[in-house]
Amino acid sequence: MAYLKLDHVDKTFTRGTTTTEVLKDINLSIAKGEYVSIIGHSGCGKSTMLNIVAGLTTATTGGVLLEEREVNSPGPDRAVVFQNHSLLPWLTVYENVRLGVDKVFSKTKTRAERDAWTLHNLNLVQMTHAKDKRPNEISGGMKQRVGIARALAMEPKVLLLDEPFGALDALTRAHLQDSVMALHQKLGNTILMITHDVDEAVLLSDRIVMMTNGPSARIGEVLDVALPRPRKRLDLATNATYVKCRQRVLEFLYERHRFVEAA
Ligand SMILES: Nc1ncnc2c1ncn2[C@@H]1O[C@H](COP(=O)(O)OP(=O)(O)OP(=O)(O)O)[C@@H](O)[C@H]1O
Repeated sequence: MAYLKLDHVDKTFTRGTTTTEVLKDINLSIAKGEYVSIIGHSGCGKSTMLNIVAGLTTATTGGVLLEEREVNSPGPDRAVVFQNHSLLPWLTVYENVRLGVDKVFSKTKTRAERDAWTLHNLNLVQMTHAKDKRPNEISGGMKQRVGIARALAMEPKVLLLDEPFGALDALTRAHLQDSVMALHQKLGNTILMITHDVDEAVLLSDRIVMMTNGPSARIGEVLDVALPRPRKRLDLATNATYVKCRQRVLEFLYERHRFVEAA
């Protein structure tokens, strides 16, 4: 049974007299605990797809089912981490996470439990040491860690990651990818992630959803990444399955569905 299901999703945007069909007949079933990445060229509709799952945009036709129930508005069962952190600058790291915790657990956890839960989630992303700092006092990678802690602290059924490592330098990105892999291993979250990075997609995912170019983008191909976990990036560089998966995605993106810049 699908835990999360996109069922015949179409999305059309209308601006004035212009109508653009962005997504066409998207069908995707994701199992509980699965890590699925969406990859495709710029503008094909990846964020639109994620936003539909998040309930930030509604599908024109079709819909999203979570545990067989339709979801079409935002909810704490689907937490989003964006490329550029969305922390509140006037709150400390602790307060940013606590805000989410209070929103979700004000009725079910005591004050002391919410405090402990906030600290637990900061500890999961190794950010306890900076709990009293404000976002402008910490690095980009640390801000993303706090964003991830805030999302995890809401105990979402699905974690939605919209290019969470996109704005980071290569070393910070690698470090954070390793952290997210470790968290996924430990917590068993169901994750849907957008990425532009082929290596990132192969390293992290159980399956890679490859999108055709828009308008009317579709799912072109879904690739199973049959690599055992835990995965170590250094060992994978020469792993035959890794190399084959990487090749397959590159072929899809750069040969079969090459990006053509709009005139
Ligand atoms: N609110 C909107 N109104 C009109 N058109 C929109 C709206 N949001 C997105 N679009 C259009 O939908 C298409 C897909 O956009 P989207 O941001 O989902 O693509 P993407 O694959 O995430 O791109 P990127 O990789 O560059 O982030 C684009 O052509 C964009 O201009």
